[in-house]
Amino acid sequence: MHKVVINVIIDFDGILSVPNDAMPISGVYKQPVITKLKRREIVVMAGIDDMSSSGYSFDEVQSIAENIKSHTKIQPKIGIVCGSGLGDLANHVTNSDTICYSQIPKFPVSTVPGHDGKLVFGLLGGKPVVLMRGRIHYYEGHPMWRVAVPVRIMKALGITTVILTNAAGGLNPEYKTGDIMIIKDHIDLPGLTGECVLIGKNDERFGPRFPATVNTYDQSLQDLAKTIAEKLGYAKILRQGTYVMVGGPTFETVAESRLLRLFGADAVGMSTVPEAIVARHCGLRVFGISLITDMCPQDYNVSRATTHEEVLLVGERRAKDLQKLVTSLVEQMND
Ligand SMILES: O=P(O)(O)O[C@H]1O[C@H](CO)[C@@H](O)[C@H]1O
Ligand SMILES: Nc1nc2[nH]cnc2c(=O)[nH]1
Repeated sequence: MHKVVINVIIDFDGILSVPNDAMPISGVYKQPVITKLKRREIVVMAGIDDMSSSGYSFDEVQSIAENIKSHTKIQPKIGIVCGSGLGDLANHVTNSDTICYSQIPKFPVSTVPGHDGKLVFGLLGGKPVVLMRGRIHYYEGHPMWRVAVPVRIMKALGITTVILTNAAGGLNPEYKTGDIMIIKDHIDLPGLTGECVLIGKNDERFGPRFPATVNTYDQSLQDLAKTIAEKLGYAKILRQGTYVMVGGPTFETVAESRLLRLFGADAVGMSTVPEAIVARHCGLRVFGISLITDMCPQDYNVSRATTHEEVLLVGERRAKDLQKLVTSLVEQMND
């Protein structure tokens, strides 16, 4: 129970009402009990839902990580989140231990086809890694903090770098389906409209109240990935651009695609940004990559409907190329 003082309005008939702005920004009153009336102030005792930006306390995150550690001897240094249709990366992990999300108490579970819901520990490019074969999306009905809590859990497991992969729609007219885009920056559209993943009480043990997000995507990893991709012969399909996150689950209308392009985005998707923000917040190095699985319609005459099946299919087709790129990146990056 918390003691909260709020202002009330008392009208001429002596009827009390609580102005809308009396709600505390950090929580929602549960069954407030009026204990004392003092002129135009009212003291209520109320339980406040803890809406810390984690949703999970620092200790809970540590205990989930401890539980996971009891299933494997691998101590990962790099975490990899597999985007839609990109889970096959996990097949290239050797000496692997697999744990289903549903086996881990309190670990959020993914419901989207192409997102298996498994943590895979093992060696990739000779380095100890943990792969999230399947991620949690906002449009599945989860609050932002739950979408990104696996990143905090991976940090508690000991990782220092996170690689975020996703399937995305191309907005830049020069892009083509099947292109690979190194993420150089992002636009947090939900964040700009009040749904930032870090909204709520901040626990400094996770990171600072006001984190900077310039240079979210590590420049030296971007350069290394570019060099590797060129050596692998991907120059023609390689892009470097800005990813915009939308809430989904609808794919964009023509007008929305045009708007997002006007904002300066090269590709659009429904993930990655909350994970990247939480990763930077807790001091992880971040690398992001988008597979362009479809081109967003920007012309009414040529507009065609994107489907999730098509997204998965392109993921399957490019799986080998992405796997080679990510494996070499992991192999060659310094810890
Ligand atoms: O971002 P990932 O998880 O790769 O998935 C992308 O693909 C799905 C749409 O087909 C959406 O979830 C979108 O965000
Ligand atoms: N929002 C959005 N997400 C995607 N994920 C894969 N393709 C797309 C797309 O065209 N739009």
